[in-house]
Amino acid sequence: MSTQNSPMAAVEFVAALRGLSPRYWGTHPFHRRLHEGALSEFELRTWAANRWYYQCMLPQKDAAIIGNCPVPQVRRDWLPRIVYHDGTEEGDGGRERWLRLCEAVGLDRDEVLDERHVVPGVRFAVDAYVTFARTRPWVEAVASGLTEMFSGHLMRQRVADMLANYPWIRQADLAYFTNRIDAVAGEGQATVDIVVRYSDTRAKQEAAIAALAFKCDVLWSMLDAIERASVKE
Ligand SMILES: O=C(O)c1cc(C(=O)O)c2c(n1)C(=O)C(=O)c1cc(C(=O)O)[nH]c1-2
Repeated sequence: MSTQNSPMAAVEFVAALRGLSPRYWGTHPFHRRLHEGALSEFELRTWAANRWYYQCMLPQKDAAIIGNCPVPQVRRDWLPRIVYHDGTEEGDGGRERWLRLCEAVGLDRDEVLDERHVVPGVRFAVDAYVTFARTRPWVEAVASGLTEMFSGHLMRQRVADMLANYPWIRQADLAYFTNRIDAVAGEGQATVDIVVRYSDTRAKQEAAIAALAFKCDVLWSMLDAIERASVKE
């Protein structure tokens, strides 16, 4: 007999996760302006230098998930994410591709690396995401990464829109996104499968949905802070 406390069927659970898409940062006014080509060069630089902090902290977030997870297969599957961002050697990986984008919008490497442009709101939001992964059950931390379900479409659109609207940005400068689109296509379903499999009670399913809502708020808050910081004067 089904009661309110019995687990949702997998399709219902996945639909509830996907149902959070309106809270995703794709519709944030700053992203809309980025895509429309309405950002000034200063705003673009503020965006790139601040998002650097997110890119930087992702490997530590993923390491926290591995550190908290007792399932060898999940740890094995999760490990490549760290290498994806950090690369196999200096000058390789997602970090490097993000730095290339920063340079394309007019930032020096040094001013990105020393985080001088990172504003408090972005630091707080990103740190909250890492702390979440360190302190919550590992399945919730994995679920919080499910914004990936929504990101493939957005990043594809971003590449097309940035090439069309910012003539000085070339295809090669956007390697971060073109590369990431392929990675997300592969990782997306695998992550959903892990969350469905290990959220095996109603309470865990609800916690996973709340984790994804939290992550949407992290991303949204980042853009709020970036938007605020890029208003000159
Ligand atoms: O450009 C984007 O819109 C976007 C969104 C997201 C996301 O939805 O969290 C990620 C990324 N990019 C990304 O590049 C990335 O490596 C990434 C890792 C994660 C995560 O939570 O582990 N999200 C995202």
